[in-house]
Amino acid sequence: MIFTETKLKGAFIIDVKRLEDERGFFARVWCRREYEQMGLNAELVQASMSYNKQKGTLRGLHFQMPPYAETKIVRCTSGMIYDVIVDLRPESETYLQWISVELSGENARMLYVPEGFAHGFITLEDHTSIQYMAGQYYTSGAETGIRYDDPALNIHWPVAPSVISERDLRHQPYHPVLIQEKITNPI
Ligand SMILES: Cc1cn([C@H]2C[C@H](O)[C@@H](COP(=O)(O)OP(=O)(O)O[C@H]3O[C@@H](C)C(=O)[C@@H](O)[C@H]3O)O2)c(=O)[nH]c1=O
Repeated sequence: MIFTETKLKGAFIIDVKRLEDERGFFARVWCRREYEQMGLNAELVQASMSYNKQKGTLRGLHFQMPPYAETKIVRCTSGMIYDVIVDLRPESETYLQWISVELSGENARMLYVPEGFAHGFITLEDHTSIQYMAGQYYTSGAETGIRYDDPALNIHWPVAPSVISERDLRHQPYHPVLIQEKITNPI
């Protein structure tokens, strides 16, 4: 695998090495040893997927609060997404900055999201499937989110969202004090 650090320190784009032949190609998508050599969290405990019927489906921006903060590795297995992460680490030089990466079944690209980030995506095609690996168990009471259209973050979504959950619409814009209160009393 080829690891490229993004401008948000600790967040990596991971490309596969394709071993091509007449059938197509073979590629590794996870290796504990390579992750350890890169200094990344190799203690993954859950894998999940989501399937999205329509282009313009937006999920996010989500994260779990400490002590349940999670590393995520995101991969699109079919279709295409515009994947976004936001740096919520107050001590970081890129605090509150965001990046986007296009992940698709075609490019087989992955995004490694360290703890301390919010994550979301919008689908760019119908019938898009995502697979995640996570470094922490899903803990519903610790999961929270930020509005995808928070003016302070000013995320540029390339298509208008057409499908979004009620829960995601209820998220508030980012407010460090409110988040801190939740962290103090996570569940
Ligand atoms: C995320 C998750 C949800 N659920 C349940 C809760 C709910 O009944 C149903 C759907 O949950 P949600 O609406 O939160 O699903 P979704 O909006 O797809 O949530 C996901 O969004 C992306 C952006 C992420 O980064 C993921 O980590 C996750 O938060 O599945 C689990 O049982 N385990 C899980 O790990």
